[in-house]
Amino acid sequence: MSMLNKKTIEDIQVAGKRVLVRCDFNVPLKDGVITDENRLNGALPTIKYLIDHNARVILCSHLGKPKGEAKPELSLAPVAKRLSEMLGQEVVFAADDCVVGENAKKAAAELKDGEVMLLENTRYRKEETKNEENFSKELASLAEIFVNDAFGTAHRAHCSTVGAGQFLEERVCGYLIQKELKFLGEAVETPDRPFVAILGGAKVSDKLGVINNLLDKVDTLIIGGGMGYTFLKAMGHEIGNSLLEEDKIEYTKEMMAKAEEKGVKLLLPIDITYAAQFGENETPIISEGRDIPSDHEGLDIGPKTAEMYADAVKSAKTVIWNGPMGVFEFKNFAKGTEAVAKAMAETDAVTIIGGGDSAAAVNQMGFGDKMTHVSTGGGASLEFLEGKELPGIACLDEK
Ligand SMILES: Nc1ncnc2c1ncn2[C@@H]1O[C@H](COP(=O)(O)OP(=O)(O)OP(=O)(O)O)[C@@H](O)[C@H]1O
Ligand SMILES: O=C(O)[C@H](O)COP(=O)(O)O
Repeated sequence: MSMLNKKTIEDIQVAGKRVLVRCDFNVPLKDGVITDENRLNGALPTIKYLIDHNARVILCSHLGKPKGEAKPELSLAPVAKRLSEMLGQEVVFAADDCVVGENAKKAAAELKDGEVMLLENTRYRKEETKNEENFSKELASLAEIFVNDAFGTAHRAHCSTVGAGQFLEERVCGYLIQKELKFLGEAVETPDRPFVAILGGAKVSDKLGVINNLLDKVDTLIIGGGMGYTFLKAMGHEIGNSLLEEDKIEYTKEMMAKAEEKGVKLLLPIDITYAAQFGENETPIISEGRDIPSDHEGLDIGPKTAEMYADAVKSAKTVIWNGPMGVFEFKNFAKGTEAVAKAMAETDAVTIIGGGDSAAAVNQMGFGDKMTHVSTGGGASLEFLEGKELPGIACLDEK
């Protein structure tokens, strides 16, 4: 999907205008502290542009899944505080449980050129995720222009991502959405080759469309993580108690056939790090080949596989990665994920992390700034890699 035809903040006049900016501030919080700032950093260029161009900036976002209720632990207050520090100017927080209440209306009315405010969690309202008109109109009533810069939420057609814009004068995208589409889009559509994609994570069923779509584009497709065992089972291997999606065995066979037909190299684990059961302190055991004992569970790729995958990364010109190679949350089973992350950090190739858990893993390991691009979108980047249209982008004005 190309998006170069969509209007951006640079295509419109924003001075003196009230601009409703949808960001993705759905950040991980621990005891009220933001533990990964990738999404905040990603939002800054658009906010700064609007400040510098004298717009009156009204930010909004969801956080977690409060399911239509005001849940204090999912308040955006910590985001307002941290953003104020990052911007070096106050971000006024409108603490309304109904999101567009007296505080929000008053703050929006009082905003001066170059000032910024943030609304409360849009999912405090049950209408938000149903894209209901009444809440879209309430949001729209605060502003004149809609800017979507929430790449991570662009796969959701909600009031704050799609609905509100329909009641405003103009709908444009910000810099983060442009940047995400540039990196993800170029990687998929015009990659320097060899182009290698690495997929992992828990389930094949989450990535059916991605596997299928990427097989039309890549030179090598690497599979690891929990989803790998369904492929190994389909090949007739013993996978013990490892994650298995019985009803996806046929699909993995079709995908193996498709890879063969397209001349795509499909790499699957050649050894496995397994344990007696799922657990942080289990002793890791390494298999000889692709089979493990029937009463054990695979929790990571083995060292030979890690080396083979790292070599594939080293010989690539473009690498895109989504989903960990094992249960990376457990130290004993994080080696496969670390090996892939390290190989990607060390290569000169274009390296793209497709959000979600792999982005968290890469940032935790301190490799984030060694990658060409770490996407701020988990589900959104997956849907993009599936070749789907993202509603939060489709709804914006054409140039
Ligand atoms: N062999 C395995 N056995 C069990 N769980 C595994 C295995 N390998 C990976 N996982 C788990 O898969 C989870 C990540 O899977 P998921 O599909 O959510 O990845 P993702 O696509 O990167 O994340 P997101 O959905 O947030 O974008 C991790 O919590 C990891 O522990
Ligand atoms: O974290 C994400 O992937 C986005 O913010 C979307 O969140 P959601 O899956 O709760 O809609």
